Amino acid sequence: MAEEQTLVLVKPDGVANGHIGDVITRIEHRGFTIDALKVTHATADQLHQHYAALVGEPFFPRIERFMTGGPMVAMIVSGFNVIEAVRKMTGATNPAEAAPGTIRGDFGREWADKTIRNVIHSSDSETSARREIPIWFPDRQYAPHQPEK
Ligand SMILES: Nc1ncnc2c1ncn2[C@@H]1O[C@H](COP(=O)(O)OP(=O)(O)OP(=O)(O)O)[C@@H](O)[C@H]1O
Repeated sequence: MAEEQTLVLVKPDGVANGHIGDVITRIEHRGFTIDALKVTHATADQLHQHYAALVGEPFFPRIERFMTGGPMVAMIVSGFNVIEAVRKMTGATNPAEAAPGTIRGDFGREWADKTIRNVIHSSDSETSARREIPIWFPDRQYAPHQPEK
């Protein structure tokens, strides 16, 4: 438990369905700070880096099509224990299984194909946050705020 930063992406479905504000509001209401924020369009290269562990999966081409299919919002969010807290706010990978009250449980919609569209991404560990932040913000690195003495 410490001051941390996490990477949040509002994925193309979250942007297309009008949930940028909902995600930001939940983060702000929880008392976390948005250190950086931009609208961006993912490149194939960024996705290969971001989902490096999944590149060999049979569903990777579907993730790539979905994630490069429209604009996203990328954010660096900071706060005490923010990584675990935002993961809990995010909810389970499949929105159909995500608990009500989580972002995926509340804003995920049904889809007709096999592509999981789940509104947002959030870093799952400090190691992931360190790795992911510079992929989406090349001029930034993991740099949590110093706690007040
Ligand atoms: N079995 C699957 N079939 C189709 N797509 C999948 C499957 N498993 C994962 N994905 C896709 O890959 C993404 C990354 O999977 P991961 O296991 O890292 O889940 P996550 O950490 O909940 O999601 P994310 O990394 O996007 O925040 C998921 O968000 C989803 O879009």
